[in-house]
Amino acid sequence: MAEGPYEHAEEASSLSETAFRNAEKKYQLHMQQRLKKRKNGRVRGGKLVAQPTDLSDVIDVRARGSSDGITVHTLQCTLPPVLQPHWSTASVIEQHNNQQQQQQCCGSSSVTALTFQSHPGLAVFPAALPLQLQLQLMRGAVAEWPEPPTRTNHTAAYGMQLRGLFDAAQAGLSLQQQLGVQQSPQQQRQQQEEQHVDGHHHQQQQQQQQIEQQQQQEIDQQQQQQHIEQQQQQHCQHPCRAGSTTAPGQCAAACSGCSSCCRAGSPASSTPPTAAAQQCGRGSSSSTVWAAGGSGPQASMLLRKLRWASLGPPYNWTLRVYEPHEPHTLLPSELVQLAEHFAALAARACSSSRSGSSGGGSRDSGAADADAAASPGSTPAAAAAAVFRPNVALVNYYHPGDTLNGHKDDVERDLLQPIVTMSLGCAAVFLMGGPSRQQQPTALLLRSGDVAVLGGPARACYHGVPRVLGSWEGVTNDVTDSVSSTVISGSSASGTCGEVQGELHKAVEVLGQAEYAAVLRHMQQCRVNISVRSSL
Ligand SMILES: O=C(O)CCC(=O)C(=O)O
Ligand SMILES: [Fe+2]
Repeated sequence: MAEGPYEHAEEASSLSETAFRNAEKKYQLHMQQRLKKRKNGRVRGGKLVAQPTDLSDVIDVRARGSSDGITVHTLQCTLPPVLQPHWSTASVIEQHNNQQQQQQCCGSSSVTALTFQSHPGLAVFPAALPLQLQLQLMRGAVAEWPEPPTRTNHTAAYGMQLRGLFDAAQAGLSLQQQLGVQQSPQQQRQQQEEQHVDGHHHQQQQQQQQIEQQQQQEIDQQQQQQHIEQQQQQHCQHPCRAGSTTAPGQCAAACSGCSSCCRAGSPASSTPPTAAAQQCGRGSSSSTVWAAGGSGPQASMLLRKLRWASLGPPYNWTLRVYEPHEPHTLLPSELVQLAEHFAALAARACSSSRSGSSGGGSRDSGAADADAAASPGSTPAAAAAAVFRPNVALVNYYHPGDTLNGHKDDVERDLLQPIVTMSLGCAAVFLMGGPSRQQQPTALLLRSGDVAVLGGPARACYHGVPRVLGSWEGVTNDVTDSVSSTVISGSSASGTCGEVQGELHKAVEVLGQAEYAAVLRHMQQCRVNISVRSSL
């Protein structure tokens, strides 16, 4: 049963026929085997096909005005540095954001927030993360942060040995041999429990997996070829930025002459591509665990099986505690800034909802964020007491068809402090319920770049992800939709999201880093949710 930052095991009976469970079933991916009739009249199982899902009740937070218990707020705010345009394509991005999100102007901006009468304390910020920031966070989440000493679901089996996993996957490498850490019986138990937890709250669709495996093999081959070509063309893509995400555009400059760079002193052209990939253990000078044709598991498979990473003091799923004395890196500063910023805005949106400026929407003209990013939806006294100091984050990795079962996050010490979650990559149906599973949840469609804050009463409510949507499932998605035409095929922008495609194309071009292209390709089949919290 789901544990972890998630609420302790609930009785199995409560899982059966509750409003929450019924909603989960409604949105989960159901596969059915098409039956084939042979000439001899016998019926044989054929292809697995996805059953259509009725998503008509799912609220598209990007297409919603104030109505029926939903209030749309326009909040004036000062942008933290991480949200300010900082590359040479800033004007392109800014233009897009102004049109799409009415955001970003010289460090001050207006942001849209949605609050919900039936879910006090919940605030959703549609399209709140500019595209370049999404790219930066995606790269952090898939390629940088899961590196040792960060604890992930692979740590129990591989200890600190899985360095450079993302690069190794791009290069089509495998582990040289079946690496394993010597585990004490207690560690073995912990690993089993973690797998059990994964298996429960974050389930992969078996059938969907088979389909994806075929797709993945094709993608792997394509990526391997591209990686080799890129290695030949480029100077190092991995300057010394272990533990923190380099701002897009700064990478190449930081790299020249950098002595701790993984390929420093070895001009790309003189390094055989596969050997170069092997050297590229992020943050490591001696990553030699990968090999072309190694006898251990393929890196692409291990990357696909990456389910969670615990940033900041790592989380112990068995003991249900954060372990500040275990090895870890600090929570990346961009996550701290973003979480504080959106928690403060959520507190304002929720308090203006409470004070009754709902109905036709509300406009908050306060120019600065509240310094005390108190838990939205909480009382003023509680708000004053609760200064939000985020120090941990859980990164969840999903693939289309995966689910995160309904749960409450109740492990953190101070539940007055909100959780700020950011969605990247594939779209998902997010269910927001009430304090009991009996309460009818609201289904929200979250896309890449959307931010949700669970504070106040919502902090103690059930929520979950019954469905992650594949890019083929008809939900438009700025980032991942653009990938195929701009990054993979290199064609020019066209069609309904041509503007965004053009922007993304430009962004990737200016970044000049093939690494982003690889990250974007990966995110076509992946959803990442970063939930930032305070464990203090
Ligand atoms: O993936 C999401 O949107 C929610 C994640 C979540 O609830 C959690 O990590 O506790
Ligand atoms: Fe959660």
